[in-house]
Amino acid sequence: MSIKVILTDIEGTTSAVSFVFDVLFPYAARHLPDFVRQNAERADVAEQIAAVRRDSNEPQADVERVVEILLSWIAEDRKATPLKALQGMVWAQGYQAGQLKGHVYPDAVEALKRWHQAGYQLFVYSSGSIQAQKLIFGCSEAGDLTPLFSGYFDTTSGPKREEQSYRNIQQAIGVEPGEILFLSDIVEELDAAQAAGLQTCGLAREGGELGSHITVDSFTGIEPEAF
Ligand SMILES: CSCCC(=O)C(=O)COP(=O)(O)O
Ligand SMILES: [Mg+2]
Repeated sequence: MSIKVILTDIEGTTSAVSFVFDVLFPYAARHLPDFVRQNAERADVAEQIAAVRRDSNEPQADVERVVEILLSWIAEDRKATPLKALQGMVWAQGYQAGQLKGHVYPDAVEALKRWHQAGYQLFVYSSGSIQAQKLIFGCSEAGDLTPLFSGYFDTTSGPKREEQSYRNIQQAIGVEPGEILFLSDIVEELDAAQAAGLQTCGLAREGGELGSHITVDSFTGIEPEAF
């Protein structure tokens, strides 16, 4: 069975972990408190505040307590869907103001363009919200890369370390599991994708192996036709 679709993670795969941890997360921690306070009545923000109250089992939490919970989730890198949705809204302001530019490794830019040109369908699966995914690729240092992608998946398809999430994504894309090549820097994500029948390739940018998965140190080493 040959590969038709390439599904890629972002942090540590197309983009530097340091960009997410040293630029995006601190930006969100700085701006999210006032953003939540000032927009608490806005429908999309209110929906996420309600989800924070639900997920934290604190139905009575006032806005200040919700902010406190969100900051603690940022500090522990919790992949909570409402946090990710709110981070995306805050980052949107940063990208629009020109304070943020998405980092995408040059080897990833080159390979994504080449694969798109060759007819592979490209999709993203990240814990970052779909809005955040479109921003990092749409406002990247290499320009607008969103025309390369056919679609985006986030934690609303399920957690990245669970097999069922990959089944959900495969069904949404509508090809056979073995026709999808999943790229990630996290072995538990690769294991979950493989258990769902996807092909896998690990990205270890500092070198090394990711379990028993074929592992490369840049996109230059990935040949979809070899899977
Ligand atoms: C979409 S950029 C922000 C990434 C993010 O918030 C995150 O948690 C990274 O998750 P990933 O699944 O890309 O490792
Ligand atoms: Mg990653």
